[in-house]
Amino acid sequence: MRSIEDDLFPSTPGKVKIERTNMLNRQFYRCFASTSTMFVWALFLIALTASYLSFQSFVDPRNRHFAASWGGLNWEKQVRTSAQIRDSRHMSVLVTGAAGFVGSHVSLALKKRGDGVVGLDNFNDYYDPSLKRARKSLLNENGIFVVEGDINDARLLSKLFDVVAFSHVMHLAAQAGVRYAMKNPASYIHSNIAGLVTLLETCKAAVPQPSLVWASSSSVYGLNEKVPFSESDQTDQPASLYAATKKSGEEITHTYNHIYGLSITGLRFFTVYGPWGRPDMAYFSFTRNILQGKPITVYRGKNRADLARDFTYIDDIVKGCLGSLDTSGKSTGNTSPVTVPTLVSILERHLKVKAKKNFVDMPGNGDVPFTHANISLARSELGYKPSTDLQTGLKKFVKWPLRVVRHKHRLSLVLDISDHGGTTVASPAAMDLAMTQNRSTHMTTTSPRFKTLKQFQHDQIDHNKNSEASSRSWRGPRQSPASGGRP
Ligand SMILES: O=C(O)[C@H]1O[C@H](OP(=O)(O)OP(=O)(O)OC[C@H]2O[C@@H](n3ccc(=O)[nH]c3=O)[C@H](O)[C@@H]2O)[C@H](O)[C@@H](O)[C@H]1O
Repeated sequence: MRSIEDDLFPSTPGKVKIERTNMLNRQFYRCFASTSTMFVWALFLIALTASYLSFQSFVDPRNRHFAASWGGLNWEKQVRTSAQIRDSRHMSVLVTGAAGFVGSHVSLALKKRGDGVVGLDNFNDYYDPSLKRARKSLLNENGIFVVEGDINDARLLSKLFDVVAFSHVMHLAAQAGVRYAMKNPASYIHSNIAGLVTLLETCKAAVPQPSLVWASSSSVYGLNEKVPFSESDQTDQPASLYAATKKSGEEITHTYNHIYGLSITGLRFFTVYGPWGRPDMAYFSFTRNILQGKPITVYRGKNRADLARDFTYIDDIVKGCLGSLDTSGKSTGNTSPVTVPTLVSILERHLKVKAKKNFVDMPGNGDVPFTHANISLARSELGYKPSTDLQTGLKKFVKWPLRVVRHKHRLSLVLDISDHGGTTVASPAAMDLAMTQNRSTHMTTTSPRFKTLKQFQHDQIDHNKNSEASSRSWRGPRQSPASGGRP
């Protein structure tokens, strides 16, 4: 008869089968034109396409391993309610891997002290999902909503950040387990690398950018012989694919901090154990087998030396996670120089218009090749902490007319700049809204009063070309006398 443990915790984790095509070993032979040869080539092309699609299945968020359901007003309400903070001193945290071992404990601890928590988990079957479902129920009972979805789903992540301006992300979703990588290497790339990058891209684009704390692993120390392991030790000799993906995660997060100023803290967990733990881990499976009178397999190292781990109890890990969230710096954005072509590409993305670029040698007119501010003195003397990165700042810039209109006119969504002969300048976002508005106010989108920034700039260029005398530069919206008059 099967026990409850058997039902809940299978002894053989991992059921995802992957199919691989070894393209490198494929032999090519000279073929002659004949119907049969063409048939063979057609088959080959189909196989090639199938291989490509199969590869995409673990890097392309659209080809998920499961069908997630999310969205809708009720769903948004649940997300918002779950993210509510007790008071302004608390944080709103997106916890990925919330139905996992560490994720569920951290979520409960955050909620208990008054933080807002929204969970995200893909409920994969690396080990029996019924344990994850049981953890989810526990979280639900404590007011935590767990969204069912994958960190590779960029649309879902972006939606979550649209609904809630998370101040922090606790990233614990991962393909865990050291030895399982021999069976299913693709799952490690899918979650620990592709999923991580998708999450970082979302955090980078979010306004405001959240601070991120994530789980790396003691396994990055790999074959390191210097003990005890410490942060400054070399970590370039991973002993498993799992370790290699966690080490890659450390390098990837470094670049997102360096380029985009995202605040990121990586924690190297050492073999975490405790209640609600993972059935694939040794302490768990040993316990089950001992209780059932079954034998256990204890591995040994070279010369029959005992293996050893610095086991860490879950409550200590939870304290470490909360402490890291509490002390994490704010994402600072523009602490690194951004190249001018990058500036242009950000503008292109926000304006949804491709720039016509002419690259020419820098003229000798006093321009300098680069600037990069060391703000440490300003930080210590003045408490200066720039918090707007270029992505965010430019996004605000291109939306500027829309914001001013909201403030001044409330009902109108378009800014009228009468300095420019009554021309209305609208950002693309404002244009969309203006078009929506037109439907109800019976105005047509062909009205000369509506122009996008791009159209306005083109007109300005033509205007300047045609009449030097009347050339005027755009001075922005009128200032109220109280704010100092026109610039
Ligand atoms: O700190 C980490 O970075 C990792 O910790 C954990 O990995 P490990 O430390 O390898 O834990 P675990 O499997 O419990 O094996 C413990 C010991 O039992 C030995 N072991 C294992 C199985 C067995 O049947 N027999 C056995 O002797 C085994 O050889 C080992 O010596 C997480 O799973 C991993 O996701 C990651 O977070």
